[in-house]
Amino acid sequence: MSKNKCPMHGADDQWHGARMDFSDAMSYGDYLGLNQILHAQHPLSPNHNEMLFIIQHQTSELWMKLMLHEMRAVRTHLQADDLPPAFKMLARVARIMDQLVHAWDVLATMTPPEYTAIRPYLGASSGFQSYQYREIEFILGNKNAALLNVHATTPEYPLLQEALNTPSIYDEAVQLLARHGLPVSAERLAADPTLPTVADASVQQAWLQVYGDPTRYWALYELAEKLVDMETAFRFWRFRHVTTVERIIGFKTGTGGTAGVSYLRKMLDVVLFPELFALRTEL
Ligand code: HEM
Ligand SMILES: N[C@@H](CC(=O)c1ccccc1NC=O)C(=O)O
Repeated sequence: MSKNKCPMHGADDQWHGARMDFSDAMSYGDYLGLNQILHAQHPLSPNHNEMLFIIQHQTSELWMKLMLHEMRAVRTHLQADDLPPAFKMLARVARIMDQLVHAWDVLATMTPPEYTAIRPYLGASSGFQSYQYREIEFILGNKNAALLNVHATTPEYPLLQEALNTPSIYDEAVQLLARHGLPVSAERLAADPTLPTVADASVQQAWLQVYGDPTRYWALYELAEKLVDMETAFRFWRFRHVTTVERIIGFKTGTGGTAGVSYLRKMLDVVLFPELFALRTEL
């Protein structure tokens, strides 16, 4: 046996017959668009740590892209009363959020002096201007028309406006409750989709009925718990953001123009699916 013959299957080289020439076939990098992705890091400062800062945000935006892809499909499946695929997707969204929660551990290796060396190069840019993040908030029901102004001069504006005008995943879950014969008030069913979710007594009663008889309402019960999983994971993300920010910049004003940590702390009070949390006191 020549020294380059594979002992496993006798191929002529030691790489198990792997194709080496991709001049006329699609390769790994072609399929994944790696030329674009891996050439999209352009540090502005001479500081070593800026690469971490850029890649942390780029990977987060990629995961957000997948989350939105899943969340929009969840909404469509809920509208169609097609719950099993929605459950699968909601589980995936919660796991992606967990991934983003743990990603903060990487960024937390950046110390205040390291970030201070980069910060002047960021200008007025801020995560506050992340249109994918804003769409995630909107699709979860945390609507705020005023925040559209940040994007008024960008190509994403119409997309975000549509996201503001479209009922949230939770609005669709509430419609589903009604279609399953649970008594939801006409006011809630006709709620303005551009406004943030407001707790509604009839919705809480409907969910209470579901939690009171899981066997009868198993699919709705499972939906409720999947929504609670998703909101819990999202709260962890917010918490890790604000604690990491405090660790790195203390109480400095944000580059996006907000008060910084105090603004982010206020966001910890947002409850996306209010009745699903409130009902727990009643069980
Ligand atoms: C050194 C790291 C970071 C610092 C110091 C920081 C700081 C801040 C501050 C102060 C704000 C408030 C808006 C402002 O005035 O700028 C903010 C908002 C935001 N940041 Fe970060 N951030 C960091 C990392 C990240 C990362 C890794 C992400 C992930 C994509 C992110 C996403 C966001 C988003 C989406 C908002 C808007 C939040 C909202 O409106 O509720 N940030 N950040
Ligand atoms: N708001 C941050 C800046 C910041 O974190 C940032 C800047 C540009 C791109 C993404 C960012 N991340 C999240 O806010 C600050 O005040 O330092």
